[in-house]
Amino acid sequence: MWPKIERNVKKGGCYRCLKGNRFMEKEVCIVCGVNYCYDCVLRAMGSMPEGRKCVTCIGFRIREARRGMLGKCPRLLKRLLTDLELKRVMNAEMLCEVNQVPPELVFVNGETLSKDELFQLRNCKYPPKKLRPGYYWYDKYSGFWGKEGQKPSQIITCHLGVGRHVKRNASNGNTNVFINNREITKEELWMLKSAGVPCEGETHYWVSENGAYEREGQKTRKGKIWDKTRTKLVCAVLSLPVPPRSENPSGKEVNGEIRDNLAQKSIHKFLLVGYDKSGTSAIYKQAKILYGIPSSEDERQTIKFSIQRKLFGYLTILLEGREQFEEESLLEKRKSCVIDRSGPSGDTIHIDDTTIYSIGARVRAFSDWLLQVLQLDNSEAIFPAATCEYAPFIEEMWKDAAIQATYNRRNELQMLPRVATYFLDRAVEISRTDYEPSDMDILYADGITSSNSLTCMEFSFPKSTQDDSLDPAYRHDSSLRYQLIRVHPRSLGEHCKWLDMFEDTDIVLFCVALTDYDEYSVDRNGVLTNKMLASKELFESIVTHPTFENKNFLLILNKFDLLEEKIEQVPLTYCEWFRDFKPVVSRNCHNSTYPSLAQRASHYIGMKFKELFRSLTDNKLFVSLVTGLENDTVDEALRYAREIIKWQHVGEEPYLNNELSSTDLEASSSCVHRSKMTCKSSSIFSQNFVGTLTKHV
Ligand SMILES: Nc1nc2c(ncn2[C@@H]2O[C@H](COP(=O)(O)OP(=O)(O)OP(=O)(O)O)[C@@H](O)[C@H]2O)c(=O)[nH]1
Ligand SMILES: [Mg+2]
Repeated sequence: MWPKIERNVKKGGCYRCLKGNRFMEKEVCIVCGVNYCYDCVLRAMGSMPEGRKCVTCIGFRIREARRGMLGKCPRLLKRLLTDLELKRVMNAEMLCEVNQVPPELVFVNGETLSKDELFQLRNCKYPPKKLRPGYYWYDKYSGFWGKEGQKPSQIITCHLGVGRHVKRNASNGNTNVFINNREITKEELWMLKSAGVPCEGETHYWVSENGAYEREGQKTRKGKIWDKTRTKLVCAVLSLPVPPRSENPSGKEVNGEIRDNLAQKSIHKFLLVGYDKSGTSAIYKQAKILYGIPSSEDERQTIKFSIQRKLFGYLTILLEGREQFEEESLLEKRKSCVIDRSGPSGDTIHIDDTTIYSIGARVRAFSDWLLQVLQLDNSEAIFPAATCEYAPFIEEMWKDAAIQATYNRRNELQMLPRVATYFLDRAVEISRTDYEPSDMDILYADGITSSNSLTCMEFSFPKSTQDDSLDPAYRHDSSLRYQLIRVHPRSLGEHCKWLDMFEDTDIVLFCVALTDYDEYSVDRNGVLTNKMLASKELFESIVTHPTFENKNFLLILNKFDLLEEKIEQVPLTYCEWFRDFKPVVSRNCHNSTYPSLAQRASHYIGMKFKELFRSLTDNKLFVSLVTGLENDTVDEALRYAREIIKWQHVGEEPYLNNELSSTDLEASSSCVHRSKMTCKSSSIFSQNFVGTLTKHV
């Protein structure tokens, strides 16, 4: 029973002095919920032996709705009390007997708890987090803990004398697969499959607290469920718990980013997927930098070696180039010598074979060794060690005039990728043993983690100035959690059968490289395919997958910077899907505000995907233009994804859609996100341009 209160105060006013309104700063009683203003709180609550309670409420149980407030330091009291007093009050609030969850309201495996059992549960090494009155199930052997009828939310200490045996239907699973006699949920089934546990037909497993499993009736241990990094990633993606760290010594924290228990938090999930080399890792890494997600020590080390290995690869291309240039220059010299000999004076010329491209003996020896080693199958294994040993040679080699002369002609070396310049410019620094990759180095390096096919991170959007001006809902957004899951199409299996795993995704971010229209790759059947068409095919299979029916989709058109260069060389019509791209040449086209060819081409590509999406679903496709290596465009695309989710919840269009034409029906159904990049020539959204665009669609 709670004390009766009479409410004759206007809403939000102080219960004692009756002054103030809902905007005033106040403190609330955790039992009866009345408010007190700054002047009255100490008089109304006294010395607070049980925390924030009116003196008349002392000895009464708290309201469960306010349990989340316990121990959370209030601002008003901070101003009224000394640090020591405040600490005492908060401790009393959290720990005093009467404020604890009443044992009779906690049911485990169908039985209410005794006081002792609750004490055991709360004081074990890994207690349930945020325990509230309610119905729970607990599997003593594995430590799995969850709400009745739901998948496990946590792994707590096992073998506690709490509740009876777990019931078969405790988590409402319907998979025909049992763990310690409980029929597991489909998410757990996916987890088992990802760990390579056979699950055909009715299967019963015994699982112990460290994840070791064996088939019922067979006494042979098969292995441990959480040993693989991949399984832990899958758990993070499916919001399934993994054992607490000390129970799981072999299991490093995945990427240093994944929390033990995602299930209890409300989290919005973004699934980032795209065809090979579309730039999903670049966007993922960019998001890590943007939202301050640090890379784990292990990850940095792996990336460091991978960068150093790549650097050696680039150096090798330079060395091969040098040889070629040397041969060419010698040939030139010989030719000119022949010409001179036959000249009118008839003088002989001394042939100097120390051309600018020849190198010293030491550098040559090192170069020969390097070229040999890189051809070995196990060069990957040799490299970390080799880097330490040979770093001083790199310095000598890099300073060599012939290498520098070759580097100056790097544009002629077709094998040298564009990104090589970024690393070669700092070759000496990078080859040193004490080199630490910066965030930018990680961004530019290919490959993100050892488990490159599935990666996930949890983040919040930091408050931006834009948020303030847009909508009050954004102001508190830094407390909302999001999960960015990047998956490689390779890991989705045939016909994308593993997409089921991502059914609780809020939005799919489908990434397309704008430059793919004239590039080819060999598909699964060994057929050479245009990469844009391959990307389109992947898009179709994901969009039409039953799991993703009615999902929000944001198309990320990536590598805009590269498209700007390529489109000047290769027409978009090179790709058969884009044959009808006929950019209208306007008299205004020399005007700097008129959209560039690359902008018109990306808009056209966006339209083609929208058209396709409309033919496959009843929904609208959202589009964002991005350059994966530029942080602002990635930030805007991800914030746009957030808006789409938010606005879909309230059944409205994202606000940015309003920027498009209101007159043209066709164009008003389009929604290409205007990122900063496109703002540079905002006329891309002007009436004129919308008119031009609709000609293509
Ligand atoms: N210039 C430029 N390069 C980019 C951009 N996005 C990605 N890249 C580069 O393109 C290459 C492929 O990008 P990734 O992010 O590795 O692509 P991916 O989707 O992970 O592809 P997989 O490696 O097949 O998984 C990398 O070298 C990136 O640095 C971009 O917007 N502009
Ligand atoms: Mg990659």
